[in-house]
Amino acid sequence: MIRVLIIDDEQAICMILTEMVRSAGYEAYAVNTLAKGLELARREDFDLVYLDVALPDGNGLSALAHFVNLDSNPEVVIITGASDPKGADLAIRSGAWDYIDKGQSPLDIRLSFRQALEYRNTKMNLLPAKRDRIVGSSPKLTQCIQHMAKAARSSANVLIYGETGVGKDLFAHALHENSARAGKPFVVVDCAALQDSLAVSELYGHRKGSFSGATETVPGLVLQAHGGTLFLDEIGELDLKTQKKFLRVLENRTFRALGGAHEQHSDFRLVCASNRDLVAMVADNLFREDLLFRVRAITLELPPLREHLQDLPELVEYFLVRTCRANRLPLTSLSADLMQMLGEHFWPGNVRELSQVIEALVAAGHTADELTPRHLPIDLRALFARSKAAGYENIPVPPFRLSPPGPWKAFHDKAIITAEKTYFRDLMRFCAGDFQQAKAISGLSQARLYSLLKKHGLRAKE
Ligand SMILES: Nc1ncnc2c1ncn2[C@@H]1O[C@H](COP(=O)(O)OP(=O)(O)OP(=O)(O)O)[C@@H](O)[C@H]1O
Repeated sequence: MIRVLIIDDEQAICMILTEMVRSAGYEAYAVNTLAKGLELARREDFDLVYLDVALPDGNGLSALAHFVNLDSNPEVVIITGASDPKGADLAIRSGAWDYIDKGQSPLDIRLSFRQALEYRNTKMNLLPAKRDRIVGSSPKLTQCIQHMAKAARSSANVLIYGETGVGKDLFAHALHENSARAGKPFVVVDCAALQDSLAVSELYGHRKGSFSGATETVPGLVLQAHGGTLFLDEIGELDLKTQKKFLRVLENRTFRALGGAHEQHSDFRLVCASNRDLVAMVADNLFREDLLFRVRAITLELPPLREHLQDLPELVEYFLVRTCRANRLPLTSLSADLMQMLGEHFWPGNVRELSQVIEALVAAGHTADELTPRHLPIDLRALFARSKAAGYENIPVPPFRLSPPGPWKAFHDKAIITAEKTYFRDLMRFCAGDFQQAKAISGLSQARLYSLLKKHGLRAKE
C-alpha cells in the first residue's frame, strides 16, 4: 500500500492533499511541523512526502536531504505558497521529485501526484537485487529474492522464517547488502549462544569496573550495529527477561550499558531469523507477543529445499566448484544416477545438508573420473534408500519445533545417560563381558564400574 506523508502547517492544504491521496486508495498522514514529520518518517516508511517550505519550526527545503536519505528513500514533493525559480532549482538538484505551488490548479497537483507514483513504482520494481551468495533461479527462490530486495528498501523490521539450513543467514546478509545501510556494520547476535547472565553485557556493553573482571569499557553488539543492521539469529532462543529488555530498546533505540550512567543511542535496522514457530511459542508463554508484533513488520518465509528442487543442479554445481577449489582438486562431475538420487532425497537439513553431502562425495571420490552413488557415505546411502522406500509423504517433516525443547538440565541429564549407556554397552560387547578387561580399558575403579554397569542394566562375566 502506497503511504504518503504530508507536512504542512496550513490545515486546508493538509485536507486537500489527504483527500486526493485517500480517494486514490492510498494511505495519507498529515502533520503540521517539521519535527513531527521527521520523527514520523524516521519511524515509518513512506513512498511520497509532501513537504512545505515555510514551516513553524524550520525550512522544508533545508531539511530536504533528511527525507531523501531515509531508508525508505521516499519521493519528495516540495509545496510552497511562494514559489521562486531559485528555490525550485535548488529543490530538484537536492533530490526532490517535484516543486509545486499551492496556487496551482487541482488538476496540475493531481497530475504531479500520479507522475510521482508512476516514477516510484518503476523505481521500486526495476532496481535489480544483489544476490550476495544466493544460488538458484527457481520461481520460488526468485520470489524470495524479490521479497528480500523489496524489504531491503524499507526500514521496517524483518523476520526471516524457515527450517534449519534453508539460508536464513544468507538472506539476512543479502538484505543488508541491498539496503541503504550496505557498507555499514552487519552485526550478528547468535541468540542461542547468548548466556542469560551475560546477555546484558554482550548486547549493551559494560563500563570498566561494572563487575569483577570488567577491566575495560566494552561496547555491546547493539552499539556496534549503529548505522547498520543488527541481525538477531534464532531470536526464539532469547529468554523472557532479555526479550523484555530488548523490546524497550526497540521502541526508541536507546539503551544503557552495564554500569553506565547515561542512555546511549544506536540507529540500527533490525532483522531476525527463527526456525521455531514463534506464534506457537507466544501461545506457550515462551515468547512475548508484543515483541513478535514488533519484529515481524515484514515476514520473509524461505522454502525448504524439497520445495524448490529445480535449484538442485545449480546448487550442486556451486558446491562442487567451491569444494574442489578449496581442496585444490580438479573439478569433477556427478553421474546421472547420483543426481537422480539427490533429487529423490527429502533434505531435512536443506541446503546445508546438500553442501555437506557434496563435501563428503568429493572427499570419497576425488580420484574418480565421476562421482557416483558408491562415493556416498554408507549412512547417507542407507538414509537415501529409506526415504525413497518410504515416499516423501511418509517421512515426518522436520518442522519448526512446535513444542519447546524443555529445560536445559533435563535435556542434558538425558543426553548424558544415553551416552553413558551407549559407552558401557559398546565396552562390554568389545570385552565380551570380561569385567577385568573392561576395567582396564575404561580406567574406572572396580566399585565405580560395577555401579555404572548396574545402573545401565548390564552384566559382566565373573
Ligand atoms: N540458496 C543458497 N545458495 C547458496 N548457498 C546456500 C543457499 N541456501 C543456503 N546456503 C548455504 O547453506 C548453509 C546454511 O545456510 P544458512 O546458515 O544461511 O541457513 P539457516 O537457515 O540460517 O540455518 P540455521 O537455522 O540452522 O541457522 C550456508 O553455508 C549457506 O551459505
